[in-house]
Amino acid sequence: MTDFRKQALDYHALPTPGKISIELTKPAETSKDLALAYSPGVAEPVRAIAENPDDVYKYTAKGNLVAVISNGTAILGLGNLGPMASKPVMEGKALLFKRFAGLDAIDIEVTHRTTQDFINTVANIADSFGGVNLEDIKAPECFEIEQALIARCEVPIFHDDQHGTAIVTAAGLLNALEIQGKRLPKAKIVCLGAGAAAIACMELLIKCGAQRENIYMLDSKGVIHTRREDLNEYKALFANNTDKRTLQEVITEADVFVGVSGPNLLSPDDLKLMAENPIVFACSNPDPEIKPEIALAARDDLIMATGRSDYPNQVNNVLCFPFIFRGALDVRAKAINDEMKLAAVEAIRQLAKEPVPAEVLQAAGVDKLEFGAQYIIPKPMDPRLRTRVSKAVAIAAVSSGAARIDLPKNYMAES
Ligand SMILES: O=C([O-])CC(=O)C(=O)O
Ligand SMILES: [Mg+2]
Repeated sequence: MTDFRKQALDYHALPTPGKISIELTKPAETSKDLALAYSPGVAEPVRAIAENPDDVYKYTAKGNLVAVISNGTAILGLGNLGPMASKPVMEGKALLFKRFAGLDAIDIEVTHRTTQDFINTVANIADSFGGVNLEDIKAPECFEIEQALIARCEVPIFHDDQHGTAIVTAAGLLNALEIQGKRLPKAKIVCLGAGAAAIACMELLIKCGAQRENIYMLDSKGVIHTRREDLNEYKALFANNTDKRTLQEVITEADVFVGVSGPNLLSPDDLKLMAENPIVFACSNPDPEIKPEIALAARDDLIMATGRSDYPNQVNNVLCFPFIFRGALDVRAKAINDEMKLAAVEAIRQLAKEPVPAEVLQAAGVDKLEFGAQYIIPKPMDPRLRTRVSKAVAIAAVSSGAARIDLPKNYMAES
C-alpha cells in the first residue's frame, strides 16, 4: 500500500470512523433541561410551528441544515460505484459545508430502483432541511431529477456537480482568459465529457458570453455533431454542425480545453495543437485529464488548472457550494436561480484580483499569491469567500425575488 493511500484510509478510520458527528447546542444535564428539551417543554414549539409554519426556522435547526444527497451513480470521476461507496464523499461535502460556511450538513445515500423512486424519496424529506445539495448523480438522470425536485420542493435544490462546478469554472475561465488576453465570445472551446458538469459548465459559459457554435463537446464516442443519431436531448443542445470527428481535429487552434471526463485522456501532443496562450482546465477528480507537470512541460504559454488541492489553480466546486447555500439559507431562498449563480461567479472571480491575506498564504504553504497564471481563482481556505460570495448570493436572491426574508442587518460585514 502506498504511503498516501494508508494516510488517507487512516484519516477516515481513526480515531473515530468517518468525518462528521452531531453536537448539541443546548444544555441537557439536569431534569429541568430535559423538561425543556423534551417532554413537556418540546410541546411548546410543536404548537407554535403547527400554528405558524415559518416558526420552524425559529425553533429548530432547519435554517442552518443542508442535506447532501447521492445515489452513488457518478462518484467523482470514479464512476457508478453505488450508494455506500459514495458515503465518504458525501461526508466530505458535509465537512466542507461546516468548515467553510458554518452550515450543518448531513449525508443521505439513497438506494432506489427507478429515477421516480429517487425523486419521491428526496421530495418527501426535503422540508426537513434548509436546502438540498444533490451530489454525484449520473447524467442524464440528474437533469430530470433536479428539474422534478425544483418543481416539487419549497427549499433550494442544487445539483453541485452541475452548477457548483459550472460557477467555479466560469469564474476561473473568465480570469484565465483575461490574463491570456482573450475574450469569451471569441474563444474556441473544447469540452471533453458530456455529463452533468460538462453540460452545465457550457450552458453557464454561454450565459457569460461564449458562443454555442464555438463549443465542441465530446463524449466517449467522439465529437458531438449534428449528424449523430445517438444523442440524448441534453447532448443534442451541443451538437455542432461540423465535419470534425476527433479530439485532435477539434483541439487544433482551440483556446480553451475543459476536461470533466476521466484520467489521462489528454496527451501532450494534443496540447501542442492548441492556439497560442491556451487554457487547460483538467477537472476530472481525483485524476485529471492531463497532469500539470506533463502539460507544462509540453507548453510554457499555458494556464493550467485542476480540481485538486495539491496543485495551483484548484477549479473545484468547493469554492462555491458552501457559500451559495450560506447566502441562500440566510435569506430563506426558495430556490437557487441564475441571478444567484451569476452573482457567485462574479464574487469568486473578483476576489482573485485582491491582495491575499497572510493566513491564506500560510494555509496554502506559499510565500506569494498574485493574480496571474498561477493564481486565477481564490484558495478554498480564503475566509473572504464566505463573506463575499454568500453576501453577493443573498443580495441576488433578494433582488430576484427568490428570498423569503430580507437581508439580515449588517449581513456578512467584514471586520
Ligand atoms: O468532490 C470533488 O472534489 C468535486 C466534485 O464534486 C466531483 O468531482 O464530483
Ligand atoms: Mg461531485
